Amino acid sequence: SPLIHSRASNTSYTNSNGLKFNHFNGSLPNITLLATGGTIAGTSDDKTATAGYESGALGINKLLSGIPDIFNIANIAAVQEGNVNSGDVSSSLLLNLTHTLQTQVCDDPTMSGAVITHGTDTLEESAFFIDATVNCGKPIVFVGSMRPSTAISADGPMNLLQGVTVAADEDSKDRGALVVLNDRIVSAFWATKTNANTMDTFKAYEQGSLGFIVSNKPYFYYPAVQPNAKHTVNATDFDTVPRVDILYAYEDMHTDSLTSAVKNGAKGIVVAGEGAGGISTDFAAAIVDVVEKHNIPVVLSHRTVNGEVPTADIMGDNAKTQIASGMYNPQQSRVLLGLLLAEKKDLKEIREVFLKATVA
Ligand SMILES: NC(=O)C[C@H](N)C(=O)O
Repeated sequence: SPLIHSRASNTSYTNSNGLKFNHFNGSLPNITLLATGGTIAGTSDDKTATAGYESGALGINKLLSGIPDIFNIANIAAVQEGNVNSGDVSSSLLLNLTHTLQTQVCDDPTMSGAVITHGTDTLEESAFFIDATVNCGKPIVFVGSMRPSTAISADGPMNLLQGVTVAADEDSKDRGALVVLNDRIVSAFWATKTNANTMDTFKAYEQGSLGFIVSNKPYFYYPAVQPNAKHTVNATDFDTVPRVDILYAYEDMHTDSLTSAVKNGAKGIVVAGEGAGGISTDFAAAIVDVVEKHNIPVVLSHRTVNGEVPTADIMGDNAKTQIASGMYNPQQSRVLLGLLLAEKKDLKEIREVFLKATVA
């Protein structure tokens, strides 16, 4: 039967956690929709603008009102958690989201899953964080858009409809957090934004997408599986994430970026190294100095999109001071190192977690 007809119920319902469903139909799955902002909530006076618009301008209920069909898929409790450009999403917001997802979705047998709307610039960091901290098997789906809500052919409404559909689908369980944009379903563990402007931006180049969506029907290529390298975190044990800075490597790189990061309170460092973790001789010496003085972990990652930093490349003296990121890119390494420091893992334990993503 065609989806485009509105038979959504007008009965509202508030559950025991205070989640309000405006169109409640007892035969549909229950989904919580946590809105954080981004371009999906962006607006512009110019319908052709795909740049220079205002991010995080529209409330989630306004966005939903343009997609009434969504209420035929699931009962939706929409909560405005924030309305920011994704560069302003912080680890404290993510810890709040973790707590909300755990108590209001995981621990409530009447809830099927969750959708999080998010700006795409840092979406992969938040999705990676939540993938590590929320692991009850219920689908947690991140959606965003590349065009603001006012643009001709805005992609947000379809992405949101598809995200809710994926979150409500039994087949989406036990796959970790998911990213749904541009008709594709990608594992949050591997997803990265590969294009600053176009809609076909979220990719897991080496691992591929998990599935796709046609006429609002999700299809998964394989049964549910989790990444071999995945480390799960119990975030109830801490309420802040220590500061971890990313330093980008390049020819002529200066060592004072490292000393100043540590001086200003970084408790861990990720270096976006050249190739398989390359850095200058001076910078390597500066790392030895900083680690000896401050005993903080330094993870060497790669500024290339794909591949790994092998432990074999940082043997000898460097192995005492640097941890190979393996396949984790700098932004994934930062999130993971922050969570490991929050868990109070020591250097040896941190190394072991990164080793799970390392081939050689
Ligand atoms: N497409 C987007 O959502 C970009 C926006 N600047 C954001 O990340 O919030």
